[in-house]
Amino acid sequence: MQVEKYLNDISKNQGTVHLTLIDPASQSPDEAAEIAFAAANGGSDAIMVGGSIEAGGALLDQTLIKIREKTSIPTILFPANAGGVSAYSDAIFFMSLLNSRDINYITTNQAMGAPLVYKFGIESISMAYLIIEPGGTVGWVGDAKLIPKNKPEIAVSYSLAGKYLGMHYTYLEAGSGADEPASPEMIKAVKKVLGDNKLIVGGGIRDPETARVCVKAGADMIVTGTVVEETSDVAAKIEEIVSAIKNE
Ligand SMILES: CC(C)=CCC/C(C)=C/CC/C(C)=C/CC/C(C)=C/COP(=O)(O)OP(=O)(O)O
Ligand SMILES: O=P(O)(O)OC[C@@H](O)CO
Ligand SMILES: [Mg+2]
Repeated sequence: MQVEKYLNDISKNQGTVHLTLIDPASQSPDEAAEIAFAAANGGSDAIMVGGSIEAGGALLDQTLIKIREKTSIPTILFPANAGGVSAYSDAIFFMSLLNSRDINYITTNQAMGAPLVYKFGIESISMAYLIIEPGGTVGWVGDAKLIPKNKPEIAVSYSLAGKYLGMHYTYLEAGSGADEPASPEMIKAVKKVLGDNKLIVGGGIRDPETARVCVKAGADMIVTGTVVEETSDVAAKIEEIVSAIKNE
């Protein structure tokens, strides 16, 4: 399956894409598969798999294997480093943390991971990954020079740089578990310059209203992670969020 085309088609036909993020370190592979199954039933379009800490090796492989046994929606790797590349995924967000101070997160992990992506034949989806305040664990691990939440023009500059470098997707990340996602002003300003390039927004989205505000401002895709880990009825929670963002 061409995952990028699949996502772009959903964006075009349904207005918005919903992505569920599963951290392999947060539960067993069987539990991850249960969550993915429920998320797909709730209307989520794809499962992102990754985490900033201990999210590689056998645990990552097993998590993907189990998820794929239980669901038919695509899996997309969301790697914290080259160790986050697995053969058992449909695609990978091949991202560069453009506002990192550390070259490892701008090009080195990409160079170390690229031969594995090639060898495994995973589809690569190019992405400019931008971390804004507060940034959370991923901001710390990625040594990001956090984009101030009230400075949309800085996010716009980085987004344009990513677009001109040829990246198809741009991800505005506030950090997992953030108190709030990127502001509507920032999302609007970034989407305006991105044009047809896809804008993903994540970090701190845990209710339908917050998701809807991001979409109204211009987000093409919404990521939710923590809320899925914290809910007992995953399908109902995802359905609530999905119905707030599709065909808005
Ligand atoms: C393309 C390749 C091979 C690597 C890219 C390497 C880059 C650019 C990493 C960016 C910095 C980083 C640490 C990203 C992690 C992304 C991620 C998986 C975040 C979500 O993790 P959660 O598990 O939700 O958050 P916590 O870790 O806070 O729990
Ligand atoms: O865990 P949450 O806050 O949903 O964030 C998801 C994602 O943006 C983290 O990379
Ligand atoms: Mg985590």
